[in-house]
Amino acid sequence: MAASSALSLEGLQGAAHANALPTALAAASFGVVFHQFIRNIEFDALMYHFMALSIAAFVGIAYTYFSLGELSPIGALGKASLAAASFNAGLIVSIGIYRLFFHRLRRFPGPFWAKLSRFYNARLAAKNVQYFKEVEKMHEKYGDFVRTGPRELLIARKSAVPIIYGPNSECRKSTWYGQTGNDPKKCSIHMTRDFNDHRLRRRAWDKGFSIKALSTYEPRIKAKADLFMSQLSQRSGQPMDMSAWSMFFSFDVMGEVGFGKDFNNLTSGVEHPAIAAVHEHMTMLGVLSNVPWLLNLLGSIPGAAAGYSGFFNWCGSQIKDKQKSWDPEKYPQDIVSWLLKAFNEKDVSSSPSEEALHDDSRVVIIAGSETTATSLATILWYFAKYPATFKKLQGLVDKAMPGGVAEWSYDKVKSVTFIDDIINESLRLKPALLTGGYRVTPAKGIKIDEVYIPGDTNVFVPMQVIQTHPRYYKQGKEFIPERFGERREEMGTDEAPFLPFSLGAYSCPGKNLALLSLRITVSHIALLYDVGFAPGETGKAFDEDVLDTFTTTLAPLQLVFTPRERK
Ligand code: HEM
Repeated sequence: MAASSALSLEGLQGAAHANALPTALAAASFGVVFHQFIRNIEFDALMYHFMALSIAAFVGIAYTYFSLGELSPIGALGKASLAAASFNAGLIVSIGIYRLFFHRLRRFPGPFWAKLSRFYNARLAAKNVQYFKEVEKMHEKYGDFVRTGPRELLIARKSAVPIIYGPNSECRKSTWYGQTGNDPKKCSIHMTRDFNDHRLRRRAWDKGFSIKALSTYEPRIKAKADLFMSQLSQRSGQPMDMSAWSMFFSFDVMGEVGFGKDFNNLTSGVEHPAIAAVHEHMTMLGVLSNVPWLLNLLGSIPGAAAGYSGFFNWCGSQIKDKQKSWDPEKYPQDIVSWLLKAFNEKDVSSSPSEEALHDDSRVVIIAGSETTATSLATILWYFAKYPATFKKLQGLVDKAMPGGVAEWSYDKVKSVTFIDDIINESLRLKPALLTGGYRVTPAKGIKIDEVYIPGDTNVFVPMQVIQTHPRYYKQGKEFIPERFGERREEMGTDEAPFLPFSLGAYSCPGKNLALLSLRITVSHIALLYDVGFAPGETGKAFDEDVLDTFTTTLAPLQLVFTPRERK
């Protein structure tokens, strides 16, 4: 029976009366034909509709068998199940054969199962939620170009960085960014895949991070740092979980400069319930984001994202409060006010809908606080682990501000370039995004050194791997902040790949805000405290148990802060 006739009335009538074998063969052939038909379509975006259609088709076929044939309801269901199973078998076998033997990436080495399905990567990620380590293992085993998915390549070459991420790159955001939905009118800037839509929206965002805007944020972040220091002082000599406290600090900073509001996390010293809800689901995200269409599918099922609803509602209420309290006549004082201004004025750079505006507000909090918190906690971990480096920093801040914190000014902090060397070295070794962003190559493909990468291939340069690679960094796994300072030339730092904030059109707009926050806090801590591991804390768990949840989820880190004795 021809595959096409299987769907016609006569075909179904015939199938209802026929033996199982012709039905199975016809459905399997239809599965193969269907695969050929969808092979060049980005099917990820259609998965939800496909699933819904599959269920409807199954019910329809079973009903038709029952009404046209001489089958009992159970017999009709059985035969429809046979047809469905055969269709899926034909589809899956066709996909498998194509991916293994005919796909444009077939010549690239990689794990056998990764070539067949991204569920393999989800399984790797599910082991310990440390996908970045799995990526490193794949690179060590298969080389610089590894097929990590049916249409995905890992590329561990420095020359790939400007071509994939640089300002002139023709690569765009990949299907990874379709995981929360495929409607560009409803998603955040981070998930906006259309290049022009993204470029326009970035204008509103970039205004919130301009030099003028940052100068208004500086004293407000300093006030948060002062509050943070007073909490350290109240608990001096006692163990404090700095993974948690770094988050309280950066969450409050995002409240202040993101929304112009006090989120009161530093005062309460307890994780905000909205953030706690997000953290609880980070592990699931770390695993499922390896199969973006599945995450998208699950998110489309009513109630499936209920775990996040607390956070979503809370962010929604923050935006609504802001819309009420906001004065359009006043020069915007925070990031969300810039977004609201564009939205109210119906500017081309505006979030395209109320939903997109809400999604953007969530990005302000997650992208802004998680990353900075992770980076701050990591720096403090390095201080406890390398006391000599911390002593050196204390000597330098003392020299810049001999009268201590009373003489603190941001200009003086900027003169202590060793602070930036430490921040850079921490972000090199333990970047806030361990694996990094995924891009898709343009139709004509790209060339990385001697290797041609076909068009429409998802590609990524694993961030931690490339930033610690012995080929590019001398003593690449060691903490040597001076490689960004006085030893820059000797260590060849300028030639080495470094992209903790990514590069080009999709790079982090919050980079300067993050650096501002980190410089302010680090300088205060160095001026005021000695830092060490709490009794019983070795720092091993913090080092080894980190979770790759796109942004990083940290293990607890118990540190003790003791006020410095000034001579
Ligand atoms: C140390 C701190 C930070 C690091 C290491 C960092 C890193 C990054 C990286 C690597 C990306 C690119 C992600 C991708 O390719 O998918 C990114 C994007 C982004 N970051 Fe940051 N970030 C930090 C702080 C911040 C802050 C404070 C904000 C403020 C709200 C922020 C807002 C964003 C936004 C909105 C995007 C999406 C940009 C776009 O798609 O155009 N980040 N960040």
